[in-house]
Amino acid sequence: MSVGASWTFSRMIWGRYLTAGLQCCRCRVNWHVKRHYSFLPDDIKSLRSVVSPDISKIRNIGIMAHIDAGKTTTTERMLYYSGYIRALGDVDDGDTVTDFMAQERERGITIQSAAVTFDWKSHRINLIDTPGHVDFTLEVERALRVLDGAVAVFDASAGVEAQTLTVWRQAEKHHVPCVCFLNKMDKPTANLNFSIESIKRKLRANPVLLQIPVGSGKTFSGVVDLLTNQKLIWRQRSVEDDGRTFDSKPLDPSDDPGLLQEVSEARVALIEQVADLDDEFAELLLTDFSDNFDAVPANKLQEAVRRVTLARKGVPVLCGSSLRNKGVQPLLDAINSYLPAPNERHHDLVRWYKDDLCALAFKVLHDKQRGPLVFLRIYSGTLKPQTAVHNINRNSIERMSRLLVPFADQYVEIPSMTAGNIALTVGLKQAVTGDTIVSSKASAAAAARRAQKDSGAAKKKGEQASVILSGVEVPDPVFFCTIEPPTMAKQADLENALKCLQREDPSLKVRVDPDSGQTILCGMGELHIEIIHDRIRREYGIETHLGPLQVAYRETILQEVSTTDMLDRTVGERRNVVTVELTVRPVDVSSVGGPCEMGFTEALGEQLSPEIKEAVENGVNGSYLQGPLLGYPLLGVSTLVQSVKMEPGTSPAMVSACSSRCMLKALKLAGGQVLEPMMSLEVTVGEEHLSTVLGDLAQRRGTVRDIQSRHDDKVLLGTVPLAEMMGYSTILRTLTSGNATFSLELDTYEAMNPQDQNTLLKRMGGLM
Ligand SMILES: Nc1nc2c(ncn2[C@@H]2O[C@H](COP(=O)(O)OP(=O)(O)OP(=O)(O)O)[C@@H](O)[C@H]2O)c(=O)[nH]1
Repeated sequence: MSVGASWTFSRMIWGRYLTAGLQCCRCRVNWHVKRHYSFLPDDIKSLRSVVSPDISKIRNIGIMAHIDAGKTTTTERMLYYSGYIRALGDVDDGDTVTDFMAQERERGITIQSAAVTFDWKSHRINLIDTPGHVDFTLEVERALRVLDGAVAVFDASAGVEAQTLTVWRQAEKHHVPCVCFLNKMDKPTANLNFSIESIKRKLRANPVLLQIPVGSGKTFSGVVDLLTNQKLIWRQRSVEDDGRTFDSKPLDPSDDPGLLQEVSEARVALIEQVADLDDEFAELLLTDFSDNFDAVPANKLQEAVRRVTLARKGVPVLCGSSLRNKGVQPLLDAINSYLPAPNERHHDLVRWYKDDLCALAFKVLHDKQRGPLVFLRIYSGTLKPQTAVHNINRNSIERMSRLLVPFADQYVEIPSMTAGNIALTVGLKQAVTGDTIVSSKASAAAAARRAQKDSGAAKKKGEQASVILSGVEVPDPVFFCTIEPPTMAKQADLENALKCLQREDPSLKVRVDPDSGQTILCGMGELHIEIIHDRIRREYGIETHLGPLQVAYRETILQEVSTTDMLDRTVGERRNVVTVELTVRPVDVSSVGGPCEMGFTEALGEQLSPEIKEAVENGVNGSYLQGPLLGYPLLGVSTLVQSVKMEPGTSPAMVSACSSRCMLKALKLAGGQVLEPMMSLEVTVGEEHLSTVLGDLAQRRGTVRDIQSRHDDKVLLGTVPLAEMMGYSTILRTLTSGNATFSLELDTYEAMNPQDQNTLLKRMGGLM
């Protein structure tokens, strides 16, 4: 992103979408009661007019899905219907608000999550459009970490796709309630029942269908709302019809009998399903409406669906076609009606801060002129510009100069921001993704005291209760390659560019090879590294050369080994003597691929001081970073430290060094095994090309798990070693004349067979 440029209000995009100082449009529509509306104002709203409602009317939501399901197209419609943009952008024309990076516009895909704020029916919606490509999964992870609800978008002709599963699991991990939007209902192959079934089967979720589509494929014209029995029809009056206006009227007996029957059955099924999931509603039904479900009031049903959604017992399902401008307004209503307000979510340790500021930094953008812009989710208290804040993770105090509301790559300055919101700050130079920001050291200490008091007996004496919010999990990179500047004179510029990019994107890792001195880029996939390479060229003006892409293997050990090591070293006047005894063992094969662990025997744990314990832990954990075979990080190793003996005066640094040496010895004796990343692969291909794709996969050491039918296509599910998948997108395109799509995702790490391992060892040792 050209962040520098984003501050220039005269940019084309600003001209098209926003005009500073525009008056706010107060014209709103209630599509449940009125008929035939036209509501877009003559002019667009200014961001300054975004309502600042009570916390109960704030929605922090993310839009997530498999690649190309229609997240960006849907977001664009939301901004348009809520009155914040003047014209509808198109992903295929590269002019949407949220895909503002040059690479996003050129490729028609989302790469980084973009935050926008707008209002809908007196609710303030802070929305993050996330990428669908697996290489940018960290963007989804950090958004879900701070959001309260999510809209999962599906291509209604494909149902649940590979990446939908991943993002769904991420949402579950963070206990984020969801609403499903079955998009692309205009496609001839769109299929409501198929999509609902795949949500049940693949996501193991409980879809609660709230609408029935009217028409199908090209004749898809709207939906019937099962709560109100209202028929919402978008009559396309011309090709340019933007879907702002639609008819809303109750179903009546003159409607198509098939539709009437379908709606009637679906409403009864909905009422029964909700009664099964919500006791309060079940009781109401039994007492007042047991023999007349038709009389169940829409508001009672809606309240029950809300409780079901918040309790994550079911997910409301709506349908539409964002590209054809149908069904997006009811989706916005559903966000307000069913997704939680910030105060309805449980954020454990936040309560200890009471009304003091407590916020999580979840994203950093680098602005060449203004330095880092840090996105904060505020959990409690109020954020104000020109104030000092305390970063607990960095143990530093920093001054925040300005406070902004994001609208993709445009920002509006604001005087303060309250709990439950998302804000962008200028001036925080040290904060990185995952840091907890509070008002002062004293407020952190006060929160710690409250926490200590609350958890009282549960904590051992001297053990501090944590008042740090859990950070953002950063996935391990699977690919790496060398990167070189055009001349040595540019090395410092390249280092600076990489430092800035890493700050923005913690899934990008940079290290220097100790033997060759070369800079190594480690990333999540081919596309990730390609985009980084491109950004260095465009944003930092450095033409770099990338070495061949290599797979980031892992190592583990084969057997249990106990060993002892002794270190006797005099530094200055001080003699350091320490002996460490420990055992390493491979963790059960089924959990190989899991992280390494370490511990002390109970007696030793009680005997060692916290300082020495920390020194031993540093030594042991440090040796997990480089395996003895090829220097790749270790996985699936468990270490038990049995004894640490030292002469008085021995420094912790020496204890650490001795532990690390002892580990190296043990790991070498335990025998090494290379683990290779195995990817789960999903290829959607026309039947005529299936055998070609299967044949190619066999040559890549791939295993096919299942072949499913999806309309005229076949969906092939399998696993394949990452090492065999370099350049697969180009190859697949050639093999199928462009009639296939695929997605690849890290599944597990598997032990390499001895023959392949030997070949790799020889290659890495320069013998081949
Ligand atoms: N037929 C049809 N196509 C749609 C619809 N919505 C989006 N598309 C098309 O689907 C493609 C992908 O749309 P996007 O909005 O970029 O999808 P996305 O989920 O944001 O994609 P990524 O962020 O790259 O994962 C584009 O070509 C859109 O024009 C729809 O309702 N019907």
